[in-house]
Amino acid sequence: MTISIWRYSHFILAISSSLFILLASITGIILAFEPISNKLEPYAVHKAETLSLAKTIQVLQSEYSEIINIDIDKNDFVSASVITKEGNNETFYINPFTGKKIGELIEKAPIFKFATNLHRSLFLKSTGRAIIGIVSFLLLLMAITGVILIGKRQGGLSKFFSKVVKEEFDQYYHIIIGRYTLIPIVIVTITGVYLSLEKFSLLPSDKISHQFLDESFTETSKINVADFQLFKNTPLEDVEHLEFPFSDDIEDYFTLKLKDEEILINQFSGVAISTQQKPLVTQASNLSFVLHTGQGSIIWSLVLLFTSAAILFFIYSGFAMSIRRTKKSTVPKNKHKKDQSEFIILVGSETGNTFALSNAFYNALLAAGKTVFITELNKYTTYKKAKQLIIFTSTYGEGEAPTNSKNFEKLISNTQQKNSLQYSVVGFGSMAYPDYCKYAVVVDATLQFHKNFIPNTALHKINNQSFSDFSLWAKKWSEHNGLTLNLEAPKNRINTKNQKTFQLVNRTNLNQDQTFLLHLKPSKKVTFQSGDLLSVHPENDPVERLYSIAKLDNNILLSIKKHEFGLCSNYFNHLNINDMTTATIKTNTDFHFPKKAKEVVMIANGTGIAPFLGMINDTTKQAKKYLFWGGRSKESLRMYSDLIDRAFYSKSLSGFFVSFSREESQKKYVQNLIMEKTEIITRVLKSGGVIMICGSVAMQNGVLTTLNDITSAELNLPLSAFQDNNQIKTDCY
Ligand SMILES: Cc1cc2nc3c(=O)[nH]c(=O)nc-3n(C[C@H](O)[C@H](O)[C@H](O)COP(=O)(O)O)c2cc1C
Repeated sequence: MTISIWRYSHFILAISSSLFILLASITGIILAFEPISNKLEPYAVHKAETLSLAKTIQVLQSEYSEIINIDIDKNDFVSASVITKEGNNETFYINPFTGKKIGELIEKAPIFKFATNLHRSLFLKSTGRAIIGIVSFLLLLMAITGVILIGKRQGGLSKFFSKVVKEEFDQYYHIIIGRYTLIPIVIVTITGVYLSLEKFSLLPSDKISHQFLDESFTETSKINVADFQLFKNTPLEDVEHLEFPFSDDIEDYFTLKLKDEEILINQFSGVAISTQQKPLVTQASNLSFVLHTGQGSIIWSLVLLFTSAAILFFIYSGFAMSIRRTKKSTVPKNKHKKDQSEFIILVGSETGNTFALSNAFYNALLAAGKTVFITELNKYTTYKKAKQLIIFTSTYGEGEAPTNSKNFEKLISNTQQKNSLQYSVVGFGSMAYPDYCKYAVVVDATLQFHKNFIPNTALHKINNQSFSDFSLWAKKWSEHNGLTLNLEAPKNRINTKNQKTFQLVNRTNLNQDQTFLLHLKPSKKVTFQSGDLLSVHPENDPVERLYSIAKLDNNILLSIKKHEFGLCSNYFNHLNINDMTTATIKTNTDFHFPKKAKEVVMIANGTGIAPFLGMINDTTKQAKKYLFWGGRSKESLRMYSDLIDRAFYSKSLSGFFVSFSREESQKKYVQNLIMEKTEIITRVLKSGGVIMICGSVAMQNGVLTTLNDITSAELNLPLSAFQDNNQIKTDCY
């Protein structure tokens, strides 16, 4: 079954019930405060639960002229309905040790009455109750389809709790909070359905029918109630309700309701005349009520409160994701028919991002006067005049095909093209996943094995929808095919909402590697940490550039390499002291300095050192820190030496290891350096420490391979064991 069926079901369920779920969760939040405020009232008497029922009856007898009944509620508050010595009928909370009144019964506050009615029946009586029951059931189905979707996303249910790669805020927290609240949601929905069924008498009867013999009422001498053995043996914690006989007639009896049984008691002898277990239905009703309302437990009420708030968040984030996906997931209206086009573009996309670059390529081909047709991979068919097939596809799950491409392999083998086609495959993926662009690899291999397809350009992989990478590929492709393409960057709207202004307070000149440091001072107070990202749109270019930042003396420190045609690096390079610039700080929790680790190894090459310059100079972080850095030459290091020295002087850095790739005398890469310090790596990983890597993707790959060699040889474990344990953090580009 494809993921889209589950996503579609999840979405339809949400659409059909969201308004009611919205009401139910808002009122749920309000109602969660009722048991909390009740529980905080001072009517629960310390150690009363072990006191015997007989003792309480005895003190009540001496305080009042008659007892009508005694109740103990879910908060363990004991109340009694009595005739006072003045002859008044009163009900109030009592101290079960003294029988004295300790407070008036709590009246349900009007806000809780209102919220309860709205929550239970939307003020629509039975119709409302039925709707709420059904909505509860739909929410349960949503939880189930949600679990399946997370399973598909993570590459299997066994990976349900494994690390989620953070792509977008609402998508990430929809999953993270969804995992935490799954069990409470299942409980709340099942109990909600149960309570609704109960109200519609759709459950088996829960009436207790007592049977007793007439002989049970043979008159004997009257024992004082407080001396009944049964009451002496019953602690208050087991009691829910005791009803005294209506009259002195022997046929009238005590009715004692305990947690799990109901007993009728002869009022003369104190002997049980009938004992019946409470039916399972009643016990389930009680449990459902307690679990659904949180009565009697502050902790569970807080869980329900959090769950209701989480459901509100799911409504928001779910719709935000769907709207975004629908907006992105479109191919342009084709100008040419499929059978008239020379170029066929096939797009595979799960979350819609790949369409933007595919469409840009389509437009560029059109503008170059070519006949081109664009569609999704699952719509692959015959093309009469086609010469070239260009496939852009992302990868989803664990190296799997996106939903709109699942049938492609079958279609390829079942569709007979009249002509041979040249093909090029571009994979869109993320290096954060182990199976980087795997589906594109599969598609490329499938076409290679098919005699009707001839490779045009080699498979190309694009990380994180990088436009610059894509333009490079497009340039190569067009040169190879004798075309001149003018590729326009997709017009992402720049989100200016969180933009802040910064003043350049210090900078270095370009060094021989064309690298420089910038110190930016925020004009207003902003909270950020080393490892967060600075998002910049130079000259309002729609394509965002991200820089990993260091926090140093409350300023932002950036290490930037100037590229000849780099819009952003050139923009920054032209900034002078006191110039202002705007940018957005993006929290990057995945690359924050670990809070709990005792030892942390930081590995970087080139400008990847930036976040670590902040971390090694943060003296509030107590962990032992080791920095490994790979640069070109000794001259490359000079720019950073002051900050490294400063970290050593403040004893915030325990080791610094450096390698140079272009120094004749000591040519080596950072991976070689790590190999020389195996003992630090193994000790840190063994003791639960963390390794952080920042810099180029090529360096990251080399370092990960070396680390894997070390862990396999020294610790008998693959590196993935430590990756799964969140001991390896990467931020590479
Ligand atoms: C749940 C999930 C699983 C992913 N799995 C992979 C993967 O195995 N390999 C990979 O290279 N990228 C993976 N990605 C990254 C996407 O392929 C990447 O973000 C791509 O740009 C998404 O394009 P799309 O929106 O067109 O589907 C995954 C993304 C998500 C959300």
